[in-house]
Amino acid sequence: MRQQKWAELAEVKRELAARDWFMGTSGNLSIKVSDEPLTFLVTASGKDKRKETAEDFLLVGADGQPAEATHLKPSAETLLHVEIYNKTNAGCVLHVHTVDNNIISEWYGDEGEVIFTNQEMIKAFGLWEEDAAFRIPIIPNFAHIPTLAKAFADHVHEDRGAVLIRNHGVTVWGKDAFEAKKFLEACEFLCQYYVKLLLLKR
Ligand SMILES: CSCCC(=O)C(=O)COP(=O)(O)O
Ligand SMILES: [Zn+2]
Repeated sequence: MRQQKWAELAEVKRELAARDWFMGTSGNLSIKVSDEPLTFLVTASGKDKRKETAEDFLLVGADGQPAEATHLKPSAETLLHVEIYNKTNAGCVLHVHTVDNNIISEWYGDEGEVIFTNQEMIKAFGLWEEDAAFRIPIIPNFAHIPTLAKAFADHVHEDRGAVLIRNHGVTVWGKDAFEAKKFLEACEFLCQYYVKLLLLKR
């Protein structure tokens, strides 16, 4: 199971790296391995996530600490992943920093949310009605990770979702790696589209 999950997460990491979504060692990814007890594979902290090595991921438990002896450090943002796995049935969490998701988080930051409407791509989130709206909450980029994780947890209620961290990046989650990647790509499409539209409207 663990090897299969490793391969699944490595494949997602490879695809996101091909999109150049891991600039400057940013980003972190995880995939659930077991429910009871909760364990998940998470990216090791501070690595260049474009590289593929045998030390890309480590297994952690429900507290975000390594579940077995290792010299690797879990992602600095593992506590955000912990909130999702502890509160929902999500199976995969993806976090990337892109210029466009940062711009959108800053532009709409004071409103605490960005609402996407009149866009075919919101169907990726299961919203099929003609007047549907897709809302992504935006939280402050608290440097103290437990504080960030607490603010983040206030927006984690469902097995799938997305939260923007202001001038930092986006974290999305889904029932499995396929769904999480679909949501991430749809989020990035919407952010790219809104940035271009805002520029054209000026
Ligand atoms: C220059 S990236 C700053 C830390 C961060 O926001 C991130 O996503 C990567 O941190 P990690 O510990 O997961 O490598
Ligand atoms: Zn980050």
